[in-house]
Amino acid sequence: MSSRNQNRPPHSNSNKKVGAEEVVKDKRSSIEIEAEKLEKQGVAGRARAPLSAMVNNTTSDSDGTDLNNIEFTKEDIESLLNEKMKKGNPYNNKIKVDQMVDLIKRLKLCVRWCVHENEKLQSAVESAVKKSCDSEIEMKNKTEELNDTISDMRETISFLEEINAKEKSEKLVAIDDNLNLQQCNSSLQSDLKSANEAYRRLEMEKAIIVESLNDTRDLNKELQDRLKSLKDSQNESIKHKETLANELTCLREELKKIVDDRDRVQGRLNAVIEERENYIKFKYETYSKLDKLAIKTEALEETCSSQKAKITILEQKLRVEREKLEMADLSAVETRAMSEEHKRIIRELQDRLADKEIQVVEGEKLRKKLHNTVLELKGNIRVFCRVRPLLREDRFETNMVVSYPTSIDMLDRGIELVQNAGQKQLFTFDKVFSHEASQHDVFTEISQLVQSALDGYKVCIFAYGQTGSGKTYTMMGRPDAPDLKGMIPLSLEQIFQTSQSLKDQGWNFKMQASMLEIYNETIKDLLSSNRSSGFDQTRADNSVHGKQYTIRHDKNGNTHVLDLTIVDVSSPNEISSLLEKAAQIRSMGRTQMNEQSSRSHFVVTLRMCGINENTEQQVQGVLNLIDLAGSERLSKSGATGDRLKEAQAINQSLSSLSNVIFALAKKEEHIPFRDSKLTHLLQPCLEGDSKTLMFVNISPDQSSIDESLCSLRFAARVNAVKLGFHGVRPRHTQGAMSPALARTEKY
Ligand SMILES: Nc1ncnc2c1ncn2[C@@H]1O[C@H](COP(=O)(O)OP(=O)(O)OP(=O)(O)O)[C@@H](O)[C@H]1O
Repeated sequence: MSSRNQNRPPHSNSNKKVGAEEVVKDKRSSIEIEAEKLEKQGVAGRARAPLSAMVNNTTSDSDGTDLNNIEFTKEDIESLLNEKMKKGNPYNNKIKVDQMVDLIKRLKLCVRWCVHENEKLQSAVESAVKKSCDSEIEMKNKTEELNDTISDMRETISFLEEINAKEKSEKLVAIDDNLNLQQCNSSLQSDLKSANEAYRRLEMEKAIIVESLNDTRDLNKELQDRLKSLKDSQNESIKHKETLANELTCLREELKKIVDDRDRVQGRLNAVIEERENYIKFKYETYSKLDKLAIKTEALEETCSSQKAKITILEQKLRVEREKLEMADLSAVETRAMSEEHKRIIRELQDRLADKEIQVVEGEKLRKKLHNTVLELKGNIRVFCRVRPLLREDRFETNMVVSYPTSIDMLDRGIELVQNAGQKQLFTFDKVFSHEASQHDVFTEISQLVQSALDGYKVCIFAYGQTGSGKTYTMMGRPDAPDLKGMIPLSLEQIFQTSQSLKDQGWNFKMQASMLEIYNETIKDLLSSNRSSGFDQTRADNSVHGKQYTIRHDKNGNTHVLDLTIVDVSSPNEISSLLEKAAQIRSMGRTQMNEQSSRSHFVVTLRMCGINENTEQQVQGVLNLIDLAGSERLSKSGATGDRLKEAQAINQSLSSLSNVIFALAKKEEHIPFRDSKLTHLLQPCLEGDSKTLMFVNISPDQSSIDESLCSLRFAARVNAVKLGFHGVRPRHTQGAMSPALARTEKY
C-alpha cells in the first residue's frame, strides 16, 4: 500500500502544471498588454494585424522561422516588453523606425510563440481529457473485474473455510479415536495452520484490494477534478493495474497451491482414515483375541491351581502310598508265594474241569449214539396217535368215543375206543396225544427226530387218518394263527435255526426244498413257476400239459422225482413263503366230513447237505413231511362225480399203503411199492434206511367211530412193522461224529 502511495504522482507536479497554465495566461495577458501599448504608442502600425491571424500561424512564421526551436522565458518577455528605444539622434527617424520594426518583429515572434504554445497546451488538454475518459472506462471495467475476482475469492474462501471446518472435525475425531495418529494430526494441524495463514494472507490481500479499490475510486475522483494530473495518474493506474495483475497472478498461484495442498491433505487424510479403520479393525480383533486369551488364561490358571491342589493331594497320597508300599513290600514275598500256590491250584482245577468237559462231551456222544442205536434196534415205524377235540360241527355229540388209560405203563401211550356196548378196545402206540395236547406238545416229541435229518438221516413224518380227523391241522397248523403252526413249518424252522447254530462248529448246510402233491394218482409240482395258484387252475394245468413225473430211487436210497422243481432255501422266511404258495395251489375241496378237505397227498421234501470246514466231514439228510389225503367211506361221504373220483383215488392209494404195510409186516418177498404213487414215493422210508414216524389222527365223535377203529387198527399194524435197516448207519462214516452229536449242549 505504501509503495502504491509512493508511486502515486506527487501533487507538486499538478501544481507545476497549474503554474504552467498561469504562466501561459500571464504570457497571453502580457502580450496583449504590450500590443495595446504599442498601438497606443503608434509604433505598432504594422503590428496591428489581427491577433487571431498571428495566433493561427502555428508552426512557422511567415518568414520561415520554426517556432518549435524557439523558447521564450518570462524574463525574456518582460525584457522585451520593457525594452525602450535607444537614445541617439532624436531626429533620425529612420533609425527609430528600424528599431521599432525590429522590436515589433521580435514582439510578433514572441506573440506567435505564445499562440503556438497555447495551441499545443489546448491539444494536450484535449488529448488528456480523452485519455482520462478512456482510463475512467477502463478503470470501471477493471473495478468490475476486481469485484468479480473478489466475489470468487470470497466463495473460494468460504469453500476453504468449509473444508477447513470439515478437516478440523475429522481431525478431532481422528485425534479422539487414535492417540497413535497424533503425529499425523499434528502434521495436519501444521497444514491447517499454513492454510489459515494463506487464508489470512488472502484476507489481507483482499483488504488491500478493497483499500486500493477505494484509493482507485478516490484517484478517479481526483483525476476527474484534476485533469492535468491524469497522465501521471494513468501511468500510476497502469502501474497499479499491473501490480494488481501481478498480485492476482500471485494470488491464483497461491490459491492453486492451497488447492494442491488441500488435495494433498485430503489424500493424506483419506490414507489416515483408511489407516485408522484398519487400525480399529485390528484393534477389535486384537481385543477379541485378548479376551479369548484372557478367558483361556483364566481357565488355565484355574486348571493350574486345581492341578496344583491335586498334585499336592497326590503327593500326600504318594507319600502315604509309598509308606504303605514299604509296608506291603515286607509281605510281598509271602503274598507272591501264596499267589503262586493259588495259581497252581487254579491250573489243576482248570485241567480237571477240561477233563470233565471232555468226559461230558464223550458221555453226550455216547448217549446220542445209544439213543440212535435204540431207535435203530427198535426197527419199526414209530406211530404217534393224536385225537382232535370235538368241533362245533360235532355239537350233537355228547361223549367222546375215546379214553386214555391211566396205568403207568399205558400213560401217554394207550388209547381206548369206547364202542356202543361200552366195550373198550385198547391200542398202544409210541405216544398218544389227547385232544388237549397243543401243537407245541406234539412238536416237542418229534423235534429230536427232525434233528436227525441234520445228522444225515432220512426222516419221514406223515399223518394218516380219516377226513376231518386233524391231519392238516397237525402237519400244517392253522394258516391264520401263527401260534398254531403245525409240524411242517415248525420242523423246517428248527432245521434252519439248528443249522445256523452249527456254523460255530464249522458246519455249513445247503438246503433244497421241493413240494408236490399226488392228486388222482398224478404228481403235481407245487413250486413250478409255470402254474398259477388255485385248485381249478392246477387241474387245468395238469390236463393241458398232462406232465408225468417219474419217480426214481438211487442206490443210496435217495428218491428223485424227475423234472420236479427244487428250490435253494437259506432262511425260514423263504421256506415259509414257499409253503404258503404250495398250500394255496394244493387241491382242496369240501366234503361232508370237512369244510376244507385235502383232496391230495401233500409232500414236502427238504434235502440238506452239510460240510464241516474244520473236520471236512460231510452229511446228507432228507426230511420228508407228508400230509396224506383223508380216507372216507364213500357211502357216508355221499360223494359223486369228481369228488367220488377223488375219493376213490385217495382210498386206492391209502389201501396200497395198507397193502405195503401188511406185506412188510408179513415179511413177504414182494412188497407192492409200485401199486401207487404214494407207496412208490415212500419206498425208501418204509424199506429201511429211514426214521419214519406216522401220526394217526382220530376224530373223537361217535359218528366216526368205525373210521377211527379202522385207523387205529391200521396204525397198530404199522407200529408192528419191522423195518429192515438194523445196523444201517446214516450216510456219514460209521462212528464219525454227526452234527447233532457235536452239539453236546443241546441234545
Ligand atoms: N387238535 C386240534 N385242535 C383243534 N382243532 C382241530 C384239531 N385237529 C383238527 N382240528 C380242526 O378240525 C377240522 C378238521 O381238521 P383237518 O382239516 O386238519 O382234518 P384233515 O384230517 O386234514 O381232513 P382232510 O383229510 O379232509 O383234509 C379243522 O377245522 C381243524 O381246525
